[in-house]
Amino acid sequence: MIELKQVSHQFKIGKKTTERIVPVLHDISLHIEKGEIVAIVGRSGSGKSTLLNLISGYLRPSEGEIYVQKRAVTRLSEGEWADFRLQHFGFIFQSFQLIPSMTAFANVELPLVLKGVKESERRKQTLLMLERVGLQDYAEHYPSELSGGQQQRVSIARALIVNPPILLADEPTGSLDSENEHELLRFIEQLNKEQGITFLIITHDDKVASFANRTILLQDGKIVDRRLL
Ligand SMILES: Nc1ncnc2c1ncn2[C@@H]1O[C@H](COP(=O)(O)OP(=O)(O)OP(=O)(O)O)[C@@H](O)[C@H]1O
Repeated sequence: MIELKQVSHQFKIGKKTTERIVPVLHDISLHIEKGEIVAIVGRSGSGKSTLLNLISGYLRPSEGEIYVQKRAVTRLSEGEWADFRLQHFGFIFQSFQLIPSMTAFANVELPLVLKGVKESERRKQTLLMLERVGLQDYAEHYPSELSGGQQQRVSIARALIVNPPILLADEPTGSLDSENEHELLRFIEQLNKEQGITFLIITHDDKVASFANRTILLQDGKIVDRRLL
């Protein structure tokens, strides 16, 4: 489903005369199968977010090839990436990244607007999705009028509305209390079992890491451990 072949990445910082190269990821080879829940762990600065940004095309690797569902995505243009991303990936973040001036309904509907789905169909799908995450009574609430757990469910509904086969999550439980965390993990498990959605989750949280099928430990930009838990 996702394959990285000898991927390395470095950032260039500073202007031409003072340019400095910051190597971040080194020779990463990795294979993630359909239906896996994989946790990426490692210290701050070890390259976890960079890895996720490479897989989702927000960054291009300095070296190596990345394949998503057998497509050599490293060769996609910016425009092709935008379509490809919308079809293949959903995103969940620690800070939810909802648009504060838009209701729960409008936040969840947004990817369908970007996809050009017509209004009556959008309405139907958005209401169904809000129901699936148990928020049908909160459609007209703004993010500031929802609890952290509810906001995270809106962000999951927004991620799922275009039926992506892969969900990428960056510290999804980071802002949740233990009850909401437990609920989120159960929901992830359900989506994984019932719909075969593949999850790639960056986490500092041992509970999330032990919940995953597999943990990839990054240290100084290298994979040092691949544990099957
Ligand atoms: N755009 C950038 N330009 C220059 N350096 C960057 C850039 N983005 C990240 N880095 C550097 O790359 C390294 C890895 O960063 P990254 O965000 O991938 O780590 P991380 O493991 O996700 O950390 P955290 O757990 O703190 O989020 C860090 O040293 C960081 O300073």
